[in-house]
Amino acid sequence: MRQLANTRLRFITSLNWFSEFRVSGFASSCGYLSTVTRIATHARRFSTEHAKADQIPIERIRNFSIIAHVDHGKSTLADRLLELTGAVSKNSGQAQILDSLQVERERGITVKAQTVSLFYQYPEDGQIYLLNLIDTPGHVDFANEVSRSLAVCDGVILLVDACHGVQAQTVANYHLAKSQNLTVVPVLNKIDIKHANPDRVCKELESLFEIPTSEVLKISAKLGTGVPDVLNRIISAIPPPKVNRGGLFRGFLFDSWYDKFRGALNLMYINDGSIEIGQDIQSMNTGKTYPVKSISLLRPGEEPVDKLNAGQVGLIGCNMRSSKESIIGDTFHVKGKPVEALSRFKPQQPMVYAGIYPADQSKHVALRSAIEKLVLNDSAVTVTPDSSPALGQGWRLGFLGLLHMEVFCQRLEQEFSAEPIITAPSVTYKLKLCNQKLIKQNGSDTLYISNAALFPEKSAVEEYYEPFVLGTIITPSEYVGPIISLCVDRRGQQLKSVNIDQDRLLMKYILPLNEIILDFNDKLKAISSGYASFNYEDHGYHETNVVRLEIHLNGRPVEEMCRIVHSSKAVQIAREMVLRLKELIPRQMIQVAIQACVGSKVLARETLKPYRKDVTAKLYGGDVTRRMKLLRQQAEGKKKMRSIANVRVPHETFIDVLKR
Ligand SMILES: Nc1nc2c(ncn2[C@@H]2O[C@H](COP(=O)(O)OP(=O)(O)OP(=O)(O)O)[C@@H](O)[C@H]2O)c(=O)[nH]1
Repeated sequence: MRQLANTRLRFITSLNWFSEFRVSGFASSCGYLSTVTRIATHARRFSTEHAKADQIPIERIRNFSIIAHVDHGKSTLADRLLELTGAVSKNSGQAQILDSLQVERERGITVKAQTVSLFYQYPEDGQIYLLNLIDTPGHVDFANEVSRSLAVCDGVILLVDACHGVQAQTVANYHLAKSQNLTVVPVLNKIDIKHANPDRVCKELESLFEIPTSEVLKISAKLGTGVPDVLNRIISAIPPPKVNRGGLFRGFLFDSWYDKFRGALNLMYINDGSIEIGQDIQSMNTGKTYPVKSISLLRPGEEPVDKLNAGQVGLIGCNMRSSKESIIGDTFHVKGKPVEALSRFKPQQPMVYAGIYPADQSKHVALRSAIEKLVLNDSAVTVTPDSSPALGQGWRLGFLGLLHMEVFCQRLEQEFSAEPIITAPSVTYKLKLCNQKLIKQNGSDTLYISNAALFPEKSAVEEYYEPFVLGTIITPSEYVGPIISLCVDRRGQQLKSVNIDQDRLLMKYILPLNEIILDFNDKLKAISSGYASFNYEDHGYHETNVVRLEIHLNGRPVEEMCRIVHSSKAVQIAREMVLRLKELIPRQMIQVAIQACVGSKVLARETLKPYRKDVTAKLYGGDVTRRMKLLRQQAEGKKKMRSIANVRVPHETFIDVLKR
């Protein structure tokens, strides 16, 4: 280590580039880290001007991502890489710099992949390398961000927490990277923690992924220990991009966001040729042409450059006014010089759907514009118009999971000051129809439906199918019993259970998506004291037996509250729903009968008692028949009122009742 540090020191001194030399108190606590500070100080001097990014040959470019399970330290490692290469100052005082969204800072998670271009002088050959780093989210709900990022990478850093070891998302991400033929650099993080067990985790990596222990780097992203070795390994192990600088310009759009002055800004990977300010580029998806007004590298703030060459990643501003024109996965070429479209990325299909409505219909246009702009930055969300008698005009949005939905809604509120009402999420069912009229209307005998209100009658359907997922659970063996019970309760079917070391197990389950979207992960964490991890992937449609559970208030069906449920759970859910509604609906002047029905059969019923005026209060004495007469008159009046009055149901009730 000391030798490596000395080599670096010699090299830097010979360049005579570090006149300023500061050692922070933090860094001076470790002699090795002071070297790191010197490298950072020196590297800060590489502005884009010095480095002349477009003159860096392809062999000296590396495009890579950091992938890991939630909280294994991706963003912290990214911070250290940014500091070491001088992209940010060591004393910036900000942690997880690339987690710039308010929602990311509040929740402490990454939800959006962020790109940054770094310049690094490789000690082995003294040359300056351009490293394009993409920090990705860890949670399964943002897997679309990971696959979008991997589309422009040639390698990944697989980061594993040395205390918690391999987790479900580590397994999923490793296989995703391998399926795209990316080079994997295995790195163990958090070795500074007392109970870290790097040897055990190395064995796990060997038994699960056949990664030799000798290849695994051990670091502490928090303290910076071992991080320079990561930079050097990126250069030595990950291959340069396979691109063609001599060809016609071909750019791959892999991220975009909206700027109110410049319109949609497009983050592009230059696959072939080059692009300069002033040229006209054309979208292969829309056919529209745009003049290139600005080009910047992200470091992580925008740094303007005049040109981008194949292998580079940069932000292109081209007066794209409508956010709808910026389509993730689109290929751009120079106007009049068409090329073959790139198919580097297949967007993920949404797993759960929910209705979004403006709290006040006068805000409909503002909410629509906010959704359009946010979808530009979160391409995994799908939007279709929808309407509801109680909630008015709105949209049905598709998300990759519940956390994805929550984050999207939080971003709507924080970034666009919108206050939408969100209905409870549901999955998409597949129905095989047998009613000729419906088949004709639908144009096929297969109907995909996510809105319970539109679910056809039982007599019109021959077979029902629901989406299933293949779930991977990694847990310490002491929690296996409760986890199996949870999976059985959620209609899960075990496929496999293997020991990954002495005291940890990997289990594979096939589970109905409907049973896991709401609270499966929370329950799993609760019963395993936070130690079990869960990840899932699509497992297609399986035949099922579902029914439409309707809620009736005083005999009238309430469309917004109906749900599609598995027939084995209909009675239990019916009971829970009516009890919850009894608590949620405020008492009214009339009695309210709350019923949960499947077809004409009432599965559960509760009665909400009315407010009762004491009509006998004014009686002083008098005989009992007079008292009875007044009560009878009151009962008559209430009966009449019940048949004409509407039951008032607050907006929140529609959502609260559907939560478990
Ligand atoms: N002790 C110690 N803590 C670390 C280290 N690296 C990261 N952490 C801490 O681990 C927590 C999670 O770190 P992040 O960098 O946000 O993890 P992440 O993988 O980016 O998280 P997501 O983006 O939500 O998946 C933070 O509290 C960090 O301070 C390390 O090397 N040592």
